[in-house]
Amino acid sequence: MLGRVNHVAIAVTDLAAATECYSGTLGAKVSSPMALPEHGVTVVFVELPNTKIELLEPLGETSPIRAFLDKNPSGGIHHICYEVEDIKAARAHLTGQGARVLGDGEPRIGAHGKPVLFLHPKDFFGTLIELEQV
Ligand SMILES: CC[C@@H](C(=O)O)C(=O)SCCNC(=O)CCNC(=O)[C@H](O)C(C)(C)COP(=O)(O)OP(=O)(O)OC[C@H]1O[C@@H](n2cnc3c(N)ncnc32)[C@H](O)[C@@H]1OP(=O)(O)O
Ligand SMILES: [Co+2]
Repeated sequence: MLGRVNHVAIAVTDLAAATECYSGTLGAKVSSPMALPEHGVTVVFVELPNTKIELLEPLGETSPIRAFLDKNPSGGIHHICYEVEDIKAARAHLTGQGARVLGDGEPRIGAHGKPVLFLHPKDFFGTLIELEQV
């Protein structure tokens, strides 16, 4: 069911500083910031030869990454995003196995303009999983 790793996301408290670190210190290509109020984050993507790194900063009072950063004030790896061909088929398979889909369970449009779903970290060894239909 799983395809490529689309991105690994890192939650940060200061997106400008993280962007400077990835572009300046690490010499990577970093996209311009994109505010996604419907997801409660501002995001940039670090383009790597084999995948992407998503740097996330909280946006708004109800950001889903706020509690994570309260617990990890230096930032940290927040989720891993796997590609799937058919997100509703993936959801049916996973819920049939007892996995919990977060939110209202319906795919939402993510940062790449494609449908995404999140799976509860407690069902996957303490790792929050995002699925993106490609
Ligand atoms: C840019 C758009 C999009 C894209 O296209 O790429 C994105 O990536 S948006 C990214 C941000 N969006 C989300 O994360 C949406 C899904 N997340 C959630 O619904 C919530 O964050 C959550 C995972 C349900 C956690 O909610 P929260 O209110 O923080 O609950 P708790 O703090 O009580 O956490 C419960 C439990 O889970 C542990 N936890 C929380 N987050 C993570 C994490 N990222 N990785 C691993 N574990 C996590 C948390 O520590 C709690 O554990 P216990 O303390 O043991 O109870
Ligand atoms: Co993501």
